[in-house]
Amino acid sequence: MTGARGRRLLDRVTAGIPASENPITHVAELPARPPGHAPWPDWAAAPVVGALRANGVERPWTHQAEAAGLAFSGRHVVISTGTASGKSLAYQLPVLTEIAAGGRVTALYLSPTKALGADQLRSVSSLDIEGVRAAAFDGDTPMVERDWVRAHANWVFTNPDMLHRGILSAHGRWSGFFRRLRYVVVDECHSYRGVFGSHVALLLRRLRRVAAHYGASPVFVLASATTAAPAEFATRLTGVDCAAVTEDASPRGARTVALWEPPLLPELSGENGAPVRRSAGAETSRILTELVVEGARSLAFVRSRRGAELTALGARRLLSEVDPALVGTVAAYRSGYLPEERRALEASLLSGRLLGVATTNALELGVDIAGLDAVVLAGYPGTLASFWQQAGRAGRTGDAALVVFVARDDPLDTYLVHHPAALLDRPVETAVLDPSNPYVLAPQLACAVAELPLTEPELATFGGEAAREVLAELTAERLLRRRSSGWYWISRDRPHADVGIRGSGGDQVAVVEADSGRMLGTVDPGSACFAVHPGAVYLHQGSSYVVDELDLEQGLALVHAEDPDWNTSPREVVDISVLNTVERCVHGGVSVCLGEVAVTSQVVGYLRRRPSGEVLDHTPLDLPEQRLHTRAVWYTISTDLLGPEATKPVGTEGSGSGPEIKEPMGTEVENPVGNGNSAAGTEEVRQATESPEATTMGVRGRAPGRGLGVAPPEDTRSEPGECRQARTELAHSRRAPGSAGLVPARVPGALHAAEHAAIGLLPLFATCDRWDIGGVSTAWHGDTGEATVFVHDGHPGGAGFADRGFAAIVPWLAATREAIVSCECPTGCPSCVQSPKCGNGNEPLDKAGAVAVLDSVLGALRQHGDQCGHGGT
Ligand SMILES: Nc1ncnc2c1ncn2[C@@H]1O[C@H](COP(=O)(O)OP(=O)(O)OP(=O)(O)O)[C@@H](O)[C@H]1O
Repeated sequence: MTGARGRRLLDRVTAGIPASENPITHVAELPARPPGHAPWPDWAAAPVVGALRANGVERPWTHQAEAAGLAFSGRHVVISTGTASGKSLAYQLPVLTEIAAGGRVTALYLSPTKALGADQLRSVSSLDIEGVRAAAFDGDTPMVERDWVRAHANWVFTNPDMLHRGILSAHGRWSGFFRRLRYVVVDECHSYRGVFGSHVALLLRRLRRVAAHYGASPVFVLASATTAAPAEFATRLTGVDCAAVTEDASPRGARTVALWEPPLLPELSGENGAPVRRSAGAETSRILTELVVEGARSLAFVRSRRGAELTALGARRLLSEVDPALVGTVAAYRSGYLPEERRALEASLLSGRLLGVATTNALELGVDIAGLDAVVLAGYPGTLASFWQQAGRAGRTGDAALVVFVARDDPLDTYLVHHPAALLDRPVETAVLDPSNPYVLAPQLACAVAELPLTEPELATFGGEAAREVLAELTAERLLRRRSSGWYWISRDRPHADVGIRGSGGDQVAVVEADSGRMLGTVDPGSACFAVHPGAVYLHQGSSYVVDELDLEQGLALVHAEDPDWNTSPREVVDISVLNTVERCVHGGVSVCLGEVAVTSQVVGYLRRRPSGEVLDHTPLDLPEQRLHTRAVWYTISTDLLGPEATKPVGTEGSGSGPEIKEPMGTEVENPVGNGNSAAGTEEVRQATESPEATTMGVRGRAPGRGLGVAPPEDTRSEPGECRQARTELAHSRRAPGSAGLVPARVPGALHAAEHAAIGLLPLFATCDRWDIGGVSTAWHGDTGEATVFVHDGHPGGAGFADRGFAAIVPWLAATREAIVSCECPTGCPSCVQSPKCGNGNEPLDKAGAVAVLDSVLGALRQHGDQCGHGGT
């Protein structure tokens, strides 16, 4: 199999773009792989084999047979192979075999998204094996059906949220099910990372405990996208020792992978006059249009819910000009739609009535959509595992296919399209989770004790001494009572309803049309102030609404239908204070620290912008502050290193007034099960400021030897094309060796720019999303007494992201510097140092200064040995 079709499609989407304006920065050809088969295992039940055969599975692939065999023999196992490599069969075969053989056994299937659960249930039900009573038990299951599921289903399909709130909390009603529980399937387990992953890890421990109470000891079968160290990860997630099957023997069509950087638009200028690139969403609309015209079944993955809506809308508009008959073949898909809308879209996709779908990651996981000719990724999805998972939707039938990665206006994306090896040749990262986070452990232990009294020997399951401390606190709060036999729940209220396991904390905010009372969707409480603040433009199914009122206490946002010719982008200010320095490494004039911080943030207003990018006005908002106790990594730089003329700026913090310069944390990540609407982020703002149909492809001029022209560390000022302003100012400063040579006035802008870019690049090292973290920079911080750049976890207690940043400080800051230098804009733009949500309006920002600061910091880190200390503030 050759990649000829992938190439042809790429030629098609780039047709008409002059070679000198080529947006493609790199093309890779991924070769085809032949299948490796194994015979059906002896133990597999004949009706199951017959049904699978009838469904087109003539023989298992070797990895399927191996994983299924381990599970059937009672070994906990994780199968970690590529997209569409038939991971489902690895657990279907043992589960269905045991049920079909007449054993009175039950199985529980857990998926991170309802869409995936529905798809897997359909797949099992379609096999129609006698004795198998498979049923969903999730938020969409009607009340009248729930009793039946509890009493009769022997394979229950659910998600962690429902397991937490609806099953474990009422385990007595499930006693028959638990007594016979033989298998627990954890699908797409790599998605359980960060705070959510930590919650799920403890949830699975609670599940094992409840099962043991009823005398069951289920076998865990986990399915994962390709990840590093899957056995270790699965073991950490479940708390039981797991074997791993990783050799993928499924056939794979050849794929052409193209990296695409949208051009700068000379005719437009953005915030503070910065150059503007065509948005990844607008570019994706164009590419999707070309693919649909070619008859190629295509998926476009867009980071935000709103971005998915706008991308589909853009493609439909373009198609209406080219071939109106095709308009109806393009749609958007995301969670947050009502269940019946989602089911209808899934069915259209499966039937092929839809050709092009712009989706959030709601369609990333598992949904078995075969025969895709192309996948377009509008922006890096945050992890390599997700990148390959999404890219793997292309070519799954064995045909050659096209994958296009379109960079967003973001430093990480800029870095990746210019460093293809970081995207295409790196091993997939291991998911980070920390079940000992006290903010996760406390609510989880409360639930565990409320489910069943906790005994001393069970402490080890929940982290030993860390659990003992948390239990002591819960006891002091009079929620628990300590007796000689263990800990008992004494409060009359059960804790489950108040425990949000997705890190969002609290209940979803309902978005309701005031006139009709119709519920349009829901918004994550953490992003409500961003997404549905008063005056915000809110999109649903392509229709536009404006928010009239946000009532956080009631969990209600009232909107009315309106399609204004502007969009809104919220702004937030952040304050940070150091509570405890856990680690401190001194490298000459640079200290790198890890510790606990208190972060206070507040959405203070929003910008209204016209589609041209013109800013209409800034409207102040009076929304409550949000407080966060979390972990941060920070570095300080001595005055000497910043520049001989740089002194402590008296009374200057950040930009000089009010709260410090920061990158606020938001939660734009799609909440896969929840119905939250993501916050308006870069993509949404950029898409709103450029109507896709107004753009033309390929207007970029790629100058040879592109880049800011800020020289590499060895020689900061001799490179041709260097930023002139920077050169002039640097030339005037008396610069000590290794110092950034910045005059004091430039320090806040340089730190601010370095902070924005560092936040953009941390996801490359910490398996997090840009929106999972925030930052603050200041020319002088009261707690450190020096110029400081903070990057903090966005979740209470932290999810391990700051810790990863601390551990990877040199490669992280080196990549940050590279990303800034790779961007060809002269003085800073969203692709390098501007932040989409900067509450200080992206001012001041000094791109050349950021490179100078990073050079100094990296120079110090490399030159001086570590001197690390622990504890103390
Ligand atoms: N041994 C096999 N021979 C032929 N086709 C198979 C085989 N095993 C699975 N398939 C088919 O491959 C497709 C993908 O299978 P499945 O959805 O289980 O993969 P997956 O690895 O779980 O996918 P994802 O990466 O989306 O989670 C399905 O249509 C399935 O019927």
